[in-house]
Amino acid sequence: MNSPAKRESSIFDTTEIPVIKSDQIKGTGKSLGCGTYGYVEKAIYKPTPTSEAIDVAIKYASNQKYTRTLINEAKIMMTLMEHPNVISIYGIYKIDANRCGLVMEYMDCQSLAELLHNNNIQYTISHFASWMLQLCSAVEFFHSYNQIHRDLKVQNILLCDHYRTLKLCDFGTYTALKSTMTVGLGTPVTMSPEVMRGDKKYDMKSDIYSIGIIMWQILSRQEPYPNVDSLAQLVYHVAGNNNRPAELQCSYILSGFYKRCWHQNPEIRPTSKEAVEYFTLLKKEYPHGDVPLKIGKAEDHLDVSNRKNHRRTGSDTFGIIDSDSEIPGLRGVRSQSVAAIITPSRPAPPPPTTSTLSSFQDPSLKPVEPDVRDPLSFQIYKDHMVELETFRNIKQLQQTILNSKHEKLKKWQLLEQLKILEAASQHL
Ligand SMILES: Nc1ncnc2c1ncn2[C@@H]1O[C@H](COP(=O)(O)OP(=O)(O)OP(=O)(O)O)[C@@H](O)[C@H]1O
Repeated sequence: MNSPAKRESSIFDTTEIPVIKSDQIKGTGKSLGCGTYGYVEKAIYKPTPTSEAIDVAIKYASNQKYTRTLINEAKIMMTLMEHPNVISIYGIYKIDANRCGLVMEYMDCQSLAELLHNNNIQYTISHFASWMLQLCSAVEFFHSYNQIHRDLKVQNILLCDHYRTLKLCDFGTYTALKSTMTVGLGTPVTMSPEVMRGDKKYDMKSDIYSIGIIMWQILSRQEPYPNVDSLAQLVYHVAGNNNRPAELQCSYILSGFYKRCWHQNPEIRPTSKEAVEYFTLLKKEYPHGDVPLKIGKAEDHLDVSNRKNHRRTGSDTFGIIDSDSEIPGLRGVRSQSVAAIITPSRPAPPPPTTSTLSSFQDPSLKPVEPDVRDPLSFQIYKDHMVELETFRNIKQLQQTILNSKHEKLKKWQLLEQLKILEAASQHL
């Protein structure tokens, strides 16, 4: 029988995972975080002596027995990384016969877990919609290959490109309740009740449950169970008593969906395909998730003079203010931070305006909830979206006509001035 070291080395040599040599890697000594079985560091990777050096993140197993887990993770990632919202890996960095590191693309905006607790960064409902769509498309991608992520949580959702692009990491590393708790990484709040109870193993609907909790976390920026601090309490609270995170005073379009995702009956939960459809619609309604986020006080982002400037220049890169907040029924909602359209128990950052919030609460202006199981409601929602799209196009056309009118007026003004000058010169 092969010795463990030899067995590991044969795994390294597999053609499935490229092997990266030590002279291609330069450590930076910067720690990026720790997980259950490993730790992650930033490094620099030079694929060839002539190519440009790139920033990478390397995940090392915390001890030798986890090396195989790391290699298994690498294999899963190699097969699934074709998706834009899944972390790419470059290969396995072989340190010696028994130790290795998983070399992945570096995500420069940390994880969603850090973002949620960073009060210096405000985001909008558009960002929420964009992140959720990206997350659900990655999950749908796994599910289409009959793969389950099993460990969807804000710590495994990484961001880059000024917080606009979201990618999933950490695959196939099924974190048993016990091991999660042993290393003190907190309670597994996104784990579904049926898995907690041990009724059944993770299945696709368990991933959907996690999506529901993650939705709630992004909307509220709070801990789902602030008074629960042990695994036993969590199981009792969630699996035993069927409790869920606190009610948020947000649009029922959102609350209806996350409640369905975390429903105790997995049959009621939507599929990942439905989740993608839902967030595609939501993103259409809140289309400014591509606005880059900046670190800074909320007031900087919501500065009204900047907003005027933004409208004038038409720039797309201004803070968190979206440019077309005048659409009836949604007036101003796009320019609200997510925290401003819900009422969490923790004080939220001040909303840019208050009248906009009340207009959203007007029941006559609320769009119907897109319940994808109900074809009629779904159709009404789709029609509503089409109308909004038409409205937006008309608004854009109106703006183009106005611009052209202003241009003509400017020319006319110039002509007038020329005439005056001409007249003056004739009198000389
Ligand atoms: N590619 C990456 N780029 C930047 N930071 C990363 C990258 N991968 C991981 N990290 C950081 O390292 C932390 C630890 O990652 P890791 O995958 O080891 O553990 P985890 O997902 O937090 O926990 P567990 O493995 O227990 O599920 C992450 O939370 C993240 O902050």
